[in-house]
Amino acid sequence: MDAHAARPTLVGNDHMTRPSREEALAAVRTLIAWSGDNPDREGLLDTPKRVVDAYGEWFEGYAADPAKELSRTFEDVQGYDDMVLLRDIEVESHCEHHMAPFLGKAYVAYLPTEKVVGISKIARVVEIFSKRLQTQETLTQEIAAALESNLNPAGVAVLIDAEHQCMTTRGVHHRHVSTITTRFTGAFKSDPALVERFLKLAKG
Ligand SMILES: Nc1nc2c(ncn2[C@@H]2O[C@H](COP(=O)(O)OP(=O)(O)OP(=O)(O)O)[C@@H](O)[C@H]2O)c(=O)[nH]1
Ligand SMILES: [Zn+2]
Repeated sequence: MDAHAARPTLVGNDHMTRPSREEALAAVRTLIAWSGDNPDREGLLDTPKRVVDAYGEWFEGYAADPAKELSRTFEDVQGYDDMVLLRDIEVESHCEHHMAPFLGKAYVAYLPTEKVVGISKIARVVEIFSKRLQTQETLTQEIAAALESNLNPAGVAVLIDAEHQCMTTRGVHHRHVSTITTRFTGAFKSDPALVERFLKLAKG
């Protein structure tokens, strides 16, 4: 993905244009100095460049369109209409409160009606939304909504199980706390047995 290239204005603020790379480099220098170190010492000279490049990767999801990933579907699946479930999809995201990483796994299922989507596209959708500033709740909801609106399924189930570094490396310093969020739509919402099957298959 060419990070941000397709997005001249910023998400949620159509009037604010994206700062230049030079401005981003200067901001990292300021943070280094604010942390108490000297941005001009040799070991830190290339750090602003590395940090800005890293931000380009961590937040490349702003430049990508989940609907586009889900636009290619296949109809010739012999009427298959049972659950399609992907489990253990890596989640690498950043919380919007501290910009600290949260890491975990996503479990995503849907009940196809007339068409299925390439399974890698579901992992791509998780990746696109993850590579934005997020809360785990919003991330869960956005993945479910993208599948719901693009695949017209009979139901969608999304579970994310993640550990937030803003809780483990700072603040309350509670290690190994996992946060679980779920979102069920359609048949998953009305049929507890289906949710039970999803959870059983997801956790193996
Ligand atoms: N609901 C939710 N909360 C989150 C997520 N990521 C981080 N947080 C929480 O966001 C909250 C921000 O609380 P504040 O009191 O504004 O910030 P803070 O003083 O840094 O809070 P502490 O983390 O408790 O030190 C904290 O409770 C975090 O644990 C998330 O994905 N979802
Ligand atoms: Zn946080």
